[in-house]
Amino acid sequence: MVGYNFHRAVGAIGENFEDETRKKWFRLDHKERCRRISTIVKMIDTCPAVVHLQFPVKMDDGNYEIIQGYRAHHCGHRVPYKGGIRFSTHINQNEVMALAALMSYKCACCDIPFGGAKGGVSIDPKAYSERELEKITRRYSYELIKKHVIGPAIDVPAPDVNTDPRVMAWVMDTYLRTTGVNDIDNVAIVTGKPIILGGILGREDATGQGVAYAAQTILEDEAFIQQIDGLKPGMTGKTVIIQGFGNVGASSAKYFCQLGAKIIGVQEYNVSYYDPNGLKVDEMIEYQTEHKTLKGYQGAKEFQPFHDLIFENCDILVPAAVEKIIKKSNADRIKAKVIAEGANGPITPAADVLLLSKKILIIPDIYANAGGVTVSFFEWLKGINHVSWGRLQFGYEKENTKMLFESMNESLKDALGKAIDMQPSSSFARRLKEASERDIVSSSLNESVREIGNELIAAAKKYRLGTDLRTAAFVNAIMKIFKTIDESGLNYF
Ligand SMILES: NC(=O)C1=CN([C@@H]2O[C@H](COP(=O)(O)OP(=O)(O)OC[C@H]3O[C@@H](n4cnc5c(N)ncnc54)[C@H](O)[C@@H]3O)[C@@H](O)[C@H]2O)C=CC1
Ligand SMILES: O=C(O)CCC(=O)C(=O)O
Repeated sequence: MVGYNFHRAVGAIGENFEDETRKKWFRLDHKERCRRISTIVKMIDTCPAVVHLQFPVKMDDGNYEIIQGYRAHHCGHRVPYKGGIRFSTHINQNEVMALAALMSYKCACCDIPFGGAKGGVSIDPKAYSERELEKITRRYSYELIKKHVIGPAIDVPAPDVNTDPRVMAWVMDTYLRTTGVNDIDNVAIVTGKPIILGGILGREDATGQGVAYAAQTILEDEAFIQQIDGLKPGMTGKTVIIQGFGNVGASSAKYFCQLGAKIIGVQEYNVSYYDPNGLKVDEMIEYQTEHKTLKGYQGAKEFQPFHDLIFENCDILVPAAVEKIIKKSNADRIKAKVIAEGANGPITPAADVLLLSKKILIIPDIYANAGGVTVSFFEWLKGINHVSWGRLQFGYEKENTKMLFESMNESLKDALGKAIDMQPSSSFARRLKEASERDIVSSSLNESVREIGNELIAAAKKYRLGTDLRTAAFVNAIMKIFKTIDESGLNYF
């Protein structure tokens, strides 16, 4: 799937590769330039490193199990590599290689200076006790650490399917207690860790927040949205169905609501809820947190058959569970006008072609769900800077603002001859008083999502891609990686 999308974008770029390099490589003739271009394209297309681990873990009942784990490094044009760790029985070598490639394109598309990685452990976490999960995570991490596969400057894992801040804390602690003992940047070995251990406020919600803001950015572009029949610009009043109510799905739901949309459906692996008047998202999140499942929630009607909810009428469908959910065999049943990909790879290439021909707008994963890695980048910077965002600025900014108001009051008194006591508005005063790292993270994330969204729309226009934002995102990503490799040179030794 990832290879197909890559080659489709390379085809769209076509002669632009030569146009980009003609000036720089004017001494090379056409043949030599083409040789260089095709070498760089091949370098991007390959996944040069993947490790497959097998290690024993003693379970609570005294038996040993041989656990399989993987970690893949895709494009090393920038380091460290970056990508999540998932726990899933579906994980295998090909899957982590594909997901690592997707991470390279995601980071490049969204101007995050990392290469792409992904890892996984082939287990169903529901089948293990907390103690067993900790032992598996620590052993997997230690194997990667001692082989120099992960590290703050090498490759920095984060949460993905079935992993969370608790798992990241175990990975970090394993490093801190072993080879990371002398590494002053040791907390930067993972992102998505608990706040008390150096995590960043806003990472847990970042992917979902990014999905909602990405959809808003695209929907606000009236000229672009005109291409989709029956879709009005803007987010207000849009109806949304979400598949998967985990980290990405639940926080997407929260932010779509904040932006004025209405969540009419939520589909989980064992139950679905539907209410055309809007579901109570906060209540559902509370229920899910308390019961570790949505099943049993009494605040809305169950939808039957539960796995068909994604085919219901809505403006925006958010697949936020696993890959290959929408495929050739079911794509023609989709009635949504827009699909915002919270999950990685939820649409197969054959389904993608079908949906494009039906003028269903797809906001692609490498843009839509990049909020997570964007804020992971902020967390990594916080780790290597050893200071939280705002700690060195907030006090200074507060004093500056106070002085600004005093200065304005003095000037007004001089000009008008009488004292006028100008004060910050109550919302401005509250913002100054309560400013936190979360505000900096949230504003920076929203700004980044807006900027990249506009870049994608511009690329779609430049390369005459119509509404095909996936190819536009891959084109942007490939061109950025291409230029980085070209500038770095091809002859390492
Ligand atoms: N966590 C993150 O920061 C990021 C995650 N992603 C992607 O988003 C997707 C979801 O990841 P997370 O939310 O982190 O995982 P998660 O494990 O927190 O949540 C996944 C949810 O989907 C549900 N689910 C699984 N199979 C399902 C099915 N067939 N139908 C309906 N629901 C199903 C699970 O029960 C669970 O509630 C994955 O594709 C992941 O790679 C992408 C970017 C960042
Ligand atoms: O936050 C990160 O570093 C990576 C998140 C991830 O695995 C993804 O975007 O698919």
